[in-house]
Amino acid sequence: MSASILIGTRGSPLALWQANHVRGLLLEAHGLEDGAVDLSVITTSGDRIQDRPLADVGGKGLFTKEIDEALLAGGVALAVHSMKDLPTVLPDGLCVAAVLPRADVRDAFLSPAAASIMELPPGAAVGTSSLSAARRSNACGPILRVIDFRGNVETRLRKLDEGVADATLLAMAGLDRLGLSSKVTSVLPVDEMLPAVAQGAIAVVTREHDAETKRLLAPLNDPQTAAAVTCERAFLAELDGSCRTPIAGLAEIDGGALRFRGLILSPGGAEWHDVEMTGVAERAEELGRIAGEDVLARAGTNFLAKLP
Ligand SMILES: NCc1[nH]cc(CCC(=O)O)c1CC(=O)O
Repeated sequence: MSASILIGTRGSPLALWQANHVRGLLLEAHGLEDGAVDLSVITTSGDRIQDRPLADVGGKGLFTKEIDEALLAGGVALAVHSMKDLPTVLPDGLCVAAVLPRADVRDAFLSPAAASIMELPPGAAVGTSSLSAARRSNACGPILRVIDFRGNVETRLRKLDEGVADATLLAMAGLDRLGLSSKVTSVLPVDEMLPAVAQGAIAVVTREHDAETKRLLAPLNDPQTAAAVTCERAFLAELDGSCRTPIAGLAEIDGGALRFRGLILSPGGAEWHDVEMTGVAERAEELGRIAGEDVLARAGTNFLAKLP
């Protein structure tokens, strides 16, 4: 019997759901037996560092570091990540081999105190681990107090129950996957809150030269989602893309047509620049880059430099 194919994943319930989902898709696509694909749970630096705001300790790459190392060392054949959490540039030797069909891209508002962001009293505390989400919400609500809210989806829901914050914002995709959508107070339409880049998309990463794993993953790739997130990530990369930057972007594809909307906010949410572009899906990356350049030209390089 040959050794099973190993999927590297973080140990959070959402990460495990996503890795198991990919495991099931692989078994099904290739008619494999149950034991042919297994999970290898890997603790990352991001999981270990719990006491400081993430932006202070190095950002997105911290949640992939040890998994990237396991991939490069050949300890696992593939890794499954929320694409939203993936840095725009992967370490040398790694590539995204498949992007799964996108789930709900919207954010959800959860609060025992108000029915919507607009109804929160001024000064209400919104708990979020992502500066980006909190600042974007300023565009459509009162000036809110943002408190750092680390931990996985369940931890954040518990903190909300304990009254640590008056409200929180979470991606619908994660809540749906975890069977927690009944906790949602209201769903925010994308024109009220543009989602984070690549929200709702799951990426499967492998070694660039691992032709066999790439062949196994090919049927899992959804070309439309891949084109959409390519556009969004090109926009993010143009604007720096660190997790400190309040940036949102959404590409929607209809047939061969692509519509992209992007947004960048100043830390207080007082200054913002948005962009909308349409084009063809084949030129997704170029469109995202041009949209990024356009916003940058209007915002000025000072704008990014002023960010915390
Ligand atoms: N940063 C954590 C994270 N990464 C991906 C998701 C949700 C799933 C997705 O967007 O695909 C979440 C939780 C959240 O933001 O609510």
